[in-house]
Amino acid sequence: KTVAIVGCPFRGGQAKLGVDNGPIHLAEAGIVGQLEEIGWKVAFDGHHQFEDIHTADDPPIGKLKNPRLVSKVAESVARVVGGHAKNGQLPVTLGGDHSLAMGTISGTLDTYPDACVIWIDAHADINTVETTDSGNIHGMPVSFLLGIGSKVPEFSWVKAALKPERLVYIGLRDLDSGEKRLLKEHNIKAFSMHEVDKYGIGKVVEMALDHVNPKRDLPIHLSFDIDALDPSVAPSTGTPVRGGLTFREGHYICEAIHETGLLVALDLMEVNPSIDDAESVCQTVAVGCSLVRSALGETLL
Ligand SMILES: N/C(=N\O)NCCC[NH3+]
Ligand SMILES: [Mn+2]
Ligand SMILES: [Mn+2]
Ligand SMILES: [Mn+2]
Repeated sequence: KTVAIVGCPFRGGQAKLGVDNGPIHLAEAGIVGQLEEIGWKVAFDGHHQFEDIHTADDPPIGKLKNPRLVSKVAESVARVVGGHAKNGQLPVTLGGDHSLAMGTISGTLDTYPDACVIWIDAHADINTVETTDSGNIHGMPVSFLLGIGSKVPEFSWVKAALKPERLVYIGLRDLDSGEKRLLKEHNIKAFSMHEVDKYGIGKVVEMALDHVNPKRDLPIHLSFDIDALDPSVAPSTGTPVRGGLTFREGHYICEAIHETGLLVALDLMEVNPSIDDAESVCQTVAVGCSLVRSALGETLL
């Protein structure tokens, strides 16, 4: 089977410079060769060039920042990821900020309408137009995918194709109050770091799969925000939050999902190589590549 690497140099969903250079750093760390090493054919047609819409033409809509740019880029990512999935390839999207997941998951659901989404993140990224404080759209992709919150015409291309019962979170530890309310209101299953501590990662992954994929017969889209890991493990990211997943917990999730044989798409998001020193960047990029390898079948034995 072929992996299609989708490099998405994009930072419009948030304010920090640098996260758009995540893909190039992951590519230069050798992810393509590493995947070939473990037996994959790898298609990498270069990093997608997203022409920048000048801010002058993209004033905020309410609080939403860079709305037209974010929407346009996510829509093109949906086409790219959907195209690879339709061709029977496994798209691996390298971000770039997590607003891109509006596109990647839309693309996956276009080909695999019954896919479930496993969202690994310190954050829920489920803010609506009403609940967002910052207007940074990387904190909102899940609300668009679920079709909750008031509609924004510029995002009308996003089909509300994700059902709440097909979504599960692991790693949460930094939610806005509005997000906590929305998770409850929509009965969305979430395993925070409290549950990871309480049950251990093995049981948490099993419970997460039991919830969204009880018969282990549904395709899986794994959307991994590198900030789910503890900042000591992955420091170069825009919104680090203490008390995250260990190196092994992060890898266990990826290994266990590979073991299901159901993975159809992967996102590795929010690696920001501008954040701080070279050693932190090198460590974070290496962890990112390692997680991708684990999700695609690299085993310890
Ligand atoms: N990294 C982020 N999401 O995953 N930042 C946005 C969260 C703020 N509520
Ligand atoms: Mn491509
Ligand atoms: Mn995120
Ligand atoms: Mn996050």
